[in-house]
Amino acid sequence: MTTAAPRNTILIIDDNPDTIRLLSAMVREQGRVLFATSGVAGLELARSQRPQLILLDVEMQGMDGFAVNEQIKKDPDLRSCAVIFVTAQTSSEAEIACLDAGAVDFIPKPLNAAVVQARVRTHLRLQAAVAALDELANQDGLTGLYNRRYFDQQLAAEFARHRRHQLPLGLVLIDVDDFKLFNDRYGHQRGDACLQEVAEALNDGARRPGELAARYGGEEFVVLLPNTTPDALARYGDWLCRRIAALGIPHPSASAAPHVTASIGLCARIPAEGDTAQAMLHAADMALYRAKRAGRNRSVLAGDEVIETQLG
Ligand SMILES: Nc1nc2c(ncn2[C@@H]2O[C@H](COP(=O)(O)OP(=O)(O)OP(=O)(O)O)[C@@H](O)[C@H]2O)c(=O)[nH]1
Repeated sequence: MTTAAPRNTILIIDDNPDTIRLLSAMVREQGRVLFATSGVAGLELARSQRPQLILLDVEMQGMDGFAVNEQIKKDPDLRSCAVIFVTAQTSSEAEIACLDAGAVDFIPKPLNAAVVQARVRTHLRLQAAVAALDELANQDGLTGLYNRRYFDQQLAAEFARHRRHQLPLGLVLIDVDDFKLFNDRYGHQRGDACLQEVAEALNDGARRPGELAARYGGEEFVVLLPNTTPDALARYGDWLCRRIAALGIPHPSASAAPHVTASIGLCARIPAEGDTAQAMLHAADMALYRAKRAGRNRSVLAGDEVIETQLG
């Protein structure tokens, strides 16, 4: 999974160019500053740039700050952006309305540089802490891959996106062969180290944009490949099998080879009306079962009857 911390981005949305100039000068030391002079342009920029912090003017022509904030809160992709309202309305009612609308803070006008900088600094620090916690919550402790919870969320989102755009989604279930025998022979610690090596190989094999490798549980892993046809997925499964075998981790008691191998179940399809992510997972699981039954150390594509007939 990606761990590099991106530089902070601060988006200023204000219809007054003088205020934008003033605020930019105050916060430019604290990150990359972007600005928009209308709510609509600000939302577009927020969607493409995903800023950590949005300094949002309340009183704007057209779409006002509250309306922009409502759109931000509704958009799952923008939910993690923190909004600070900037307003000349400094009554306690106005302040409460801003916080009730989901803003993390409130900066009064006229602007005071030290106050603006302190608030921005505090919220960037909080945002970084929340992002780090999020990453931990999504990570598998042993291997550093994404965990099942995160994978399930991503599968649901990608499944819906592929159904909307009628694109083929590729799903790969990987199970280390005879892993109980590996633990029995070498002990649990070497077993853990083996899972870490396999995980690293999987992570290396899922680095293109949108690709995702996760630990599904125990010695079972999963990879999600966007926009992948059944043919391409079959090639990928074959390559992955060879890649894991090529790690050359000794496993003399294994049934398929004297080193660690994996069986792989594959499913690629364009999600149809009424189809579900669970049904795709089930199909990949059935294919994995067939790969095990056919002798392990191989990949099987769901729905590929030819392979089953040849190897069954
Ligand atoms: N070392 C280690 N072992 C684990 C971990 N999670 C699960 N296992 C072990 O993985 C083994 C899985 O065993 P089985 O489900 O019988 O599967 P298998 O021996 O790989 O056999 P096949 O799947 O049929 O090839 C069990 O012995 C678990 O204890 C882990 O985090 N670390």
